[in-house]
Amino acid sequence: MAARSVTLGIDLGTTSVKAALVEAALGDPSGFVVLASCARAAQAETAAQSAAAGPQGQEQDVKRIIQALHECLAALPRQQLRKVCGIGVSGQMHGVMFWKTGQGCAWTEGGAAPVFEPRAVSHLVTWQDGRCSSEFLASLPQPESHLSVATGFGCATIFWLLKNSPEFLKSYDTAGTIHDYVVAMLCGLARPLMSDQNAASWGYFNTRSQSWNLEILRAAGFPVQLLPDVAEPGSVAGRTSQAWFEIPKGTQVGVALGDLQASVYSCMAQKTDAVLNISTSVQLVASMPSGFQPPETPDPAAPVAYFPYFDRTYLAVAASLNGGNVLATFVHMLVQWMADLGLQVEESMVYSCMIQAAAQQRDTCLTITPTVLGERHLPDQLASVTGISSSDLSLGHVTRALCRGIVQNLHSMLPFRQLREWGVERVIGSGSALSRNEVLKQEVQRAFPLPVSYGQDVDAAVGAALVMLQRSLSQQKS
Ligand SMILES: Nc1ncnc2c1ncn2[C@@H]1O[C@H](COP(=O)(O)OP(=O)(O)OP(=O)(O)O)[C@@H](O)[C@H]1O
Ligand SMILES: O=C(CO)[C@@H](O)[C@H](O)[C@H](O)[C@H](O)CO
Repeated sequence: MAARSVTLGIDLGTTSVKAALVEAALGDPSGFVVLASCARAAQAETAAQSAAAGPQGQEQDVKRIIQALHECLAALPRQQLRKVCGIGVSGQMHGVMFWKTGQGCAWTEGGAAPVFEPRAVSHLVTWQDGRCSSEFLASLPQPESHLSVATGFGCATIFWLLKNSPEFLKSYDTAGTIHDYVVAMLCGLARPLMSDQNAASWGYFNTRSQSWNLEILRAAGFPVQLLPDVAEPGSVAGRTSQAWFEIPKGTQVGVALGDLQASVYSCMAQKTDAVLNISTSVQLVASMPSGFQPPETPDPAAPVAYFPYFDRTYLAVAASLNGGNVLATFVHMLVQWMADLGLQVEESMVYSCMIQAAAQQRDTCLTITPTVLGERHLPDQLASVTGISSSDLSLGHVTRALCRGIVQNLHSMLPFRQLREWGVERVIGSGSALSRNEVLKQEVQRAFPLPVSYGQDVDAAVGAALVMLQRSLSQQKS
């Protein structure tokens, strides 16, 4: 085997940042091994920069995300970091942040290792942001794309800022996802590059022509100069402009990927596999045959969307906004109620008690529709609880009903028998909200008419590392 075939994958998720070091292993059936990995909760939620966003605004502090990233890097073995020949980055799709060209960060020695610190940057407005009402979205021009535009999508957020906070927009001249920002800072790029995976997640991007809907956007007064240039996923965005921890200056960095595509890449071994990822949100994904083209016009009422994957292929995706975040909301609510009652309790303790209680409670008549965030195809349909009887009110009943509700809601978006019709033979479960929750696993097993197996829980980071590993191996061969 050729030397230096270690790659680093980074996933900038909604709840946590993850990093994984991956090496080629010809002896292993998967062809690779994960040498080390690390995850850190970002705890980056912060108040919206524009008061007009109201309580629907969902923003994250970029400084805290980068701090969590650096904590992950610091926890990885230094001698392995020295061998890294490629860096792959993925992250939460749809979101947008802004920065000033040339002033997005400053490199410092950061104690033991060189690190970059965000400088003239905005918050990240995330995919969970709800400031764009149905009326506001209906006032926007019709995109020339097969994907419709929902609240939390980069272009919708920019339109909203243009209307409600034009002064704010004037402070910046560059925009990207959080993962495009990290790639741009690592490589010292004056303008960020964006893969079609992330461009499609912003809306107003045509995946057939691989171009932004520039004419439509310009006609609506949209600041098109903020849109990044688009590059193929799997291509190289640049090389590190500085040594970063032990990773040498000049290391190749891939164009940032969507976390959805990166986690699918880490575990979809066969075309006949479907992937069920439950982390902050939920995605059920199947691959479409090569040559498949999605319909030309968007259907905002369709619960299944087609997202670009690699080599101009598509994934069929039922993307529910309500996954682990619903459990997290329930946990926050309990912790807050306890505090109001004068009791202090750790969230991790609540998770383990409620999962244990629901594991004992094998069934319930309580029915929870868990759509606290609505869904993109049904934004105004929020959560509800029915079948409440005085015998079904224990923590076990409620947690069982919540976990069942998350799975049933997904089933209502993409009936699981449809997977069979697409030729799917097994489902790979991934994501840490699933791997850490035995009851959710039971509900998945109960609902799917197909065998379900489980991957690792740093999936998107591993997927991002693998894309770069495969690139490095094919470069070594040629
Ligand atoms: N102690 C715990 N036990 C079980 N589940 C937990 C615990 N803590 C958090 N979770 C679940 O894990 C979810 C977060 O998953 P994860 O860390 O994969 O998020 P993420 O990677 O940032 O998500 P995404 O990739 O969607 O952005 C939470 O929403 C919650 O449901
Ligand atoms: O969950 C996410 C971020 O943590 C999203 O990026 C999803 O992957 C995405 O919203 C969905 O899968 C596709 O729309």
